[in-house]
Amino acid sequence: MTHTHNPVYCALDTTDTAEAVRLAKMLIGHVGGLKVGLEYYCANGTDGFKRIAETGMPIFLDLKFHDIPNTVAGAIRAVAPLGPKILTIHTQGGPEMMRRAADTAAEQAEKHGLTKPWVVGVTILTSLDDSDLKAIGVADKVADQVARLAALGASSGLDGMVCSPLEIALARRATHKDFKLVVPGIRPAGSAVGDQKRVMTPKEALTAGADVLVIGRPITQAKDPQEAANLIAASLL
Ligand SMILES: O=C(O)c1cc(=O)[nH]c(=O)n1[C@@H]1O[C@H](COP(=O)(O)O)[C@@H](O)[C@H]1O
Repeated sequence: MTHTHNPVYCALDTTDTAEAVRLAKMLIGHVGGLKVGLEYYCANGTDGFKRIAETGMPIFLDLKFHDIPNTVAGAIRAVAPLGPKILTIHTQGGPEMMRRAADTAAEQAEKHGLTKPWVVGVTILTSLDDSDLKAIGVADKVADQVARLAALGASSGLDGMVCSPLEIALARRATHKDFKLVVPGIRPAGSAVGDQKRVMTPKEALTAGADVLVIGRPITQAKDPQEAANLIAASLL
């Protein structure tokens, strides 16, 4: 399976550059892309990003920007030249912030001769439940708030959103057929769930309508990460 058709992005959640580069090289051609998040990026910055990008794999830069529109636009200008395939922002930053983020990503891609990254929105983090929303003054249930923020993201120019496997159907209903659904909380049958609460297998999530499957530990902590990635890819056929 070539990586252009493999929907799996492996999350490299470590601060250790050598370990991330070792895993990234090992996974070339076995996953569709790699995810670099706050942990790796805060420790290693743009040079660390470039070390991973040298693999030639598409990269999901998951920094979940959440600030005023001008600052988020500035952050996107700063990372756009790195050429990530996917960028994340928080939908709770509101419509103007999302619009500026989408417009800035498009402008910068054109300026640098790069493919425009997908700007995808985080709605309600999977670590929050209804009682957490109540604590921050949101009376609605998680599902209603996810649907509201998803629709707002789609109407504010985002390319897609991050959602849990159990939110795929709801997210699709609230948006449109081309909205990219980037889905963590994926566990191959028989692998440890760890701290993820609501999980599906890769095949179930793909069938439900996920566009990208974000998978970390089931690959990175496997005895043989390459074999684990191959088994996941095979399970999707
Ligand atoms: O934005 C994310 O990628 C994300 C959002 C979310 O709500 N839940 C979630 O687990 N993630 C990320 O998805 C990855 C899942 O990793 P594993 O649980 O090891 O497969 C981690 O990098 C998480 O930070």
